[in-house]
Amino acid sequence: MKIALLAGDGIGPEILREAVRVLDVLRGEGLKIETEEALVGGAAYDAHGDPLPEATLKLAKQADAVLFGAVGGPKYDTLVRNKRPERAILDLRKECDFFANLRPATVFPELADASSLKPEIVSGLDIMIVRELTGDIYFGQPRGITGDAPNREGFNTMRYTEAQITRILHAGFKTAQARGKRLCSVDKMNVLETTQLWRDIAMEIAPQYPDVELTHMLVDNCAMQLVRNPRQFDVVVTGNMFGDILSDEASMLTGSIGMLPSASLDANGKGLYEPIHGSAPDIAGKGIANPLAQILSMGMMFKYTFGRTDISDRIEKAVRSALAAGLRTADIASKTTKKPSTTSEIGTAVVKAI
Ligand SMILES: NC(=O)c1ccc[n+]([C@@H]2O[C@H](COP(=O)([O-])OP(=O)(O)OC[C@H]3O[C@@H](n4cnc5c(N)ncnc54)[C@H](O)[C@@H]3O)[C@@H](O)[C@H]2O)c1
Ligand SMILES: CC(C)[C@H](C(=O)O)[C@@H](O)C(=O)O
Ligand SMILES: [Mg+2]
Repeated sequence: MKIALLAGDGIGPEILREAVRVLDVLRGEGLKIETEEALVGGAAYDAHGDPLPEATLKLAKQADAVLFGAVGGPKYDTLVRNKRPERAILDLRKECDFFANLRPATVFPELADASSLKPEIVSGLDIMIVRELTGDIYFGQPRGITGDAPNREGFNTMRYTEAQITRILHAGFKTAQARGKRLCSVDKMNVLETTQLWRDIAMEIAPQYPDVELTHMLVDNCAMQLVRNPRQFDVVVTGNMFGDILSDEASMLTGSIGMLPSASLDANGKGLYEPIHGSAPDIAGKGIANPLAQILSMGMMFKYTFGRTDISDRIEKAVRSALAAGLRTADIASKTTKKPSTTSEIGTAVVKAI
């Protein structure tokens, strides 16, 4: 198992360190895992003037899986787009064809006391957001800013090919088949042609999955339903932009954005694994970030790339026992939390439990 470790910026290195401590336990048991680190994002820009240097991309392509922290930060906000740290993650997804993004929003019973949770709405929640990652307004041409003040114009283009829509919808149907057999396809077909095509293709594919119940929902309604009654969903499949926004929203149903892991998969099981949150500049360097989304992302790596559900189950159980023991970073603190745990205290608890 060859894993590329790309820590990135802000809290990225702080949380990835804790995941690697868990990995070291598995190594100590004899599991053959090779890791190699490389710079990415702002850290790579500072060192090489490029957020995704050739060597980093090469490593990502050669590895079986990429474990990714987070990139970005205010220091880089004035850079032009192709120098910005975020370009690294977008290019990695595109270059490696990591098109299928799985973002599970699960409420662990051990976290039921977190002050941010409303148990009557979220207890037992288990939904999977399947987000497309290689198309949409993120990549469509033309794009840019033209003209001179005060008449400048900014423009982006929402585009999806039939092939891109078809493959992510198949991923959505297959994910639903393996779970609760309900798929909700989220679009904005009342306004946008791109998503009219999306809905048409969803209806055309549906007969291939007679065991899956397909429904459609407009994205604005979906945003509202996620807050009102999220347990109505099993699998949600949607495009790049809507999936980005809905998954941050869904993360708060699980207690915190620091709880939500993700897998970004190609057609052959290779993948990039990262928490859905960013570099959290407001808490970076303080040692207080929640490392659980990162650790759980590593769990997803063992399941989806290496087929080792035994290890992903162990990682999840270890996370849950750390929570059961009452360990809480500030973002998931409960009323009875006297002093929130640090990033490394949580890591230590997971290491002990595993
Ligand atoms: N995949 C990525 O690398 C990725 C994802 C999202 C945003 N970003 C980038 O990150 C930078 C900051 O973006 P933002 O502030 O909008 O979003 P963010 O996700 O970094 O932070 C949003 C809020 O959530 C909190 N938070 C995030 N992760 C946390 C964790 N593990 N534990 C506790 N609290 C956590 C932060 O402290 C902040 O208050 C930007 O440059 C953005 O482009 C990168
Ligand atoms: C950093 C940014 C490019 C990225 C995205 O928009 O996809 C992030 O928000 C995410 O959710 O992974
Ligand atoms: Mg996002």
